[in-house]
Amino acid sequence: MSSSRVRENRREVRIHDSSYELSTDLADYIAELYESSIKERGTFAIAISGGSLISLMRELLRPAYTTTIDWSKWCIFWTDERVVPKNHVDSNYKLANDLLLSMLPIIPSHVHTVKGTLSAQEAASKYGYVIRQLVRTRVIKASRSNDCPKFDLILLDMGVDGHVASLFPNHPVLEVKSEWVTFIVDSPEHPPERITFTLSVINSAANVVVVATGEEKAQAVRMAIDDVGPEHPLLPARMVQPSKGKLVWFLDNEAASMLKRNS
Ligand SMILES: O=C(O)[C@H](O)[C@@H](O)[C@H](O)[C@H](O)COP(=O)(O)O
Repeated sequence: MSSSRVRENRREVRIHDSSYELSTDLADYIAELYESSIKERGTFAIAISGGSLISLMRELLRPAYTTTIDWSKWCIFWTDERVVPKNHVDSNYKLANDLLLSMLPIIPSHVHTVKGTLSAQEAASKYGYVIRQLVRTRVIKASRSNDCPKFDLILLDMGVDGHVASLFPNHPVLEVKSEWVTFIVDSPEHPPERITFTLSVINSAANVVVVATGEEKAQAVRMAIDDVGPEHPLLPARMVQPSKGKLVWFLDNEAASMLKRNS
């Protein structure tokens, strides 16, 4: 197995030779963060996204994890969701449930789904309310520096255009600071109506992971990590900068191919 790691302050970039290596390292890292959260406060509040991240997380289905992790301690959230019913082919919940969650003994009431049968605005407001209640009851930690939730781990899957969650480049949604969860009705990617965590919530997390694989993402990875490309000042992946937490990028060689340290 070969991989390289570069650490700077609270940011780390892990580059792997294959998606298999990436997914095993990702599963180990998630398990490590789970253990430290359990030790610290007895619960693990994790927010996941859609995309190929879910397939990469399937390494967690190996007995090394299924038998050692206490899944009843996991509380699952979505960083973003398409405004569709839970059984719809576009649902991020359905993707995660079909490929991962349904195979793990997670307590159903700990799986906090978005109400995709409401309007986008109502679904965002309702999800924000659910999160607010869980911060109050300490299922999710509260940030000390602002009143935001402090998720133990937020997992993001970066798109080719550099979007994360449903925060798209140069979209006004990037400016929303007053809400924890907001909505859009004009997503450049199908489907148009989505709810999403705001950057305030993402950047308040204790740990954030961004996953990107494939050559087609190399340019956005370069802009986000090497901080180049003034033509895209509002690149969401570059705006992921946890204020107190730790950020780890999980890349394969192809996605990392344009990084300065690789050239
Ligand atoms: O809500 C969405 O439209 C998707 O979930 C999307 O955000 C996805 O995560 C990225 O586009 C990366 O997708 P891939 O990992 O499949 O490239």
